[in-house]
Amino acid sequence: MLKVTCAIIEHENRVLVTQRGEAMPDPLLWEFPGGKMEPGETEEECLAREIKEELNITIQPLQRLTPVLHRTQTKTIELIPYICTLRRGDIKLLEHRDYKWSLATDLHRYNWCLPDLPVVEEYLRLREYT
Ligand SMILES: Nc1nc2c([nH]c(=O)n2[C@@H]2O[C@H](COP(=O)(O)OP(=O)(O)OP(=O)(O)O)[C@@H](O)[C@H]2O)c(=O)[nH]1
Repeated sequence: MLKVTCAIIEHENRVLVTQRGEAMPDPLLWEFPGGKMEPGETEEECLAREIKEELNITIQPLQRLTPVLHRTQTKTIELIPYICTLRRGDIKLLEHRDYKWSLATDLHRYNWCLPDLPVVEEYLRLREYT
């Protein structure tokens, strides 16, 4: 099974959402940034590495949410979400096509990667927006 971490990065009452590029799998869909775990890495280490590689920012993981299992015809991924805070850095888009600092109340408007939908729902419930 492919383990993928993703970061719900909170900053000044908003949440970071990123749009996948045209050449990536699931092109143009929105996601929480992150990526595949490498051997020997903890979830938190994976998050920090991926977010630095993709966006040039430093984050602090705060709270693990419920992992989501998603099966396609060819693979199963486990998407492991963490609420994080932004520690430092200015966003540079190194892999994604676009990003937004979204209000929580606008999160349902994005065209999300399928496995992210339960993550969005759990986040909104946790922050008492639903
Ligand atoms: N990063 C990320 N990947 C997600 C999310 N939701 C989701 O289904 N995925 C899927 O999980 C996989 C992660 O791939 P990725 O391309 O982001 O990971 P990576 O940076 O390690 O990839 P690479 O270094 O092999 O290019 C993709 O199949 C992607 O579609 C999400 O919220 N964030």
